[in-house]
Amino acid sequence: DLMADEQSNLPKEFSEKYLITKKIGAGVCGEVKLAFERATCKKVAVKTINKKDFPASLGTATRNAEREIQILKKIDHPCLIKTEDFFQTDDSYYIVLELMEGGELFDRVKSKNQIEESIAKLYFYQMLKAVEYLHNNGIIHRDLKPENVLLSSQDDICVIKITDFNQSKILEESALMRTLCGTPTYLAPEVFTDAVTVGYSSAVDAWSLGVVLFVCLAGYPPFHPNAQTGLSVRDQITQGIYTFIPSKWDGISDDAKDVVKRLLLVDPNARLTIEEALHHPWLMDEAMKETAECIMYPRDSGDAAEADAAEADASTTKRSREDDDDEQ
Ligand SMILES: C/C(=N\O)c1ccc(O)cc1O
Repeated sequence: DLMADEQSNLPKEFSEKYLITKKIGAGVCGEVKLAFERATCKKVAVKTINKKDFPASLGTATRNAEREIQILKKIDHPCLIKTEDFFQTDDSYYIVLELMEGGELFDRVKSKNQIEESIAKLYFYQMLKAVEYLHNNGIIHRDLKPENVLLSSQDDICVIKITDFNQSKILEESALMRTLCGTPTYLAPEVFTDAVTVGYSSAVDAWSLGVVLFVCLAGYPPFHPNAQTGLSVRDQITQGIYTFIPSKWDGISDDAKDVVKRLLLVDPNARLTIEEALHHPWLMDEAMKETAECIMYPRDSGDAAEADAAEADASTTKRSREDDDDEQ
């Protein structure tokens, strides 16, 4: 029986806590299954990472995965996937993550062909807030793509969450960084120009979000193998060559196009930062931001009632103070 042997080769302490059922996604370094927490019947997603799938030596795999777990434990934002639990055996890691009933943004764009501009803006705003949080915590995602953006429900208006931090890079204090802080009197020139020093910056995430926004709005990627230009995808990217196909972009606002143009700039210093993108006219949309804040930070009925009572009380106090003032 499929379910039985599914359950059999899991770590015992995992099986005692969770019941694994069907496969719901497959990532580059493992697969995602739906599971139930036995004690609460709560649905969760379990990402299995097979240690042997890493061609590199086990050492790097362990370091990457341990680093991913360390990263996942540190973050807390409504648009970033939370890790609920973690187990490992000799050959696999089992990461228990919150379940996102809407699946991957990648599949949503595929099924809808193009996402309506106001919905794309709502999703993009949430991605910007999530990546702003990562950057403020010294984390660069480095692998933002529609497969790594999950939707909380089948509805258009829903919370999105970014996942897959295994390429994330925490700006660790490195020996090289310490060296560069000291006086370079005796430092060889290559230490400054060496590739490691040049490294990337958080601007790589802004570029990727530009590509994700382009795909959501237009339903096709800006850089792809195509005959016309005769350029490789790599050359299209390094030269920043892409096309707004009229039939796909005619119904889309100039503001939306402008955000894409300013994110897909080859020069990282000219490119919009996440902060600047959040202040672009296209995102200066109070109605969208209100909706986003509401779904990102839902106030359940209890809180809402409490908050309303507090507000009512405050306004009563204020009114009585005004009455007193009037009497004086
Ligand atoms: C990784 C993940 N949640 O954390 C997930 C991945 C794919 C899918 O369809 C649903 C999901 O919840």
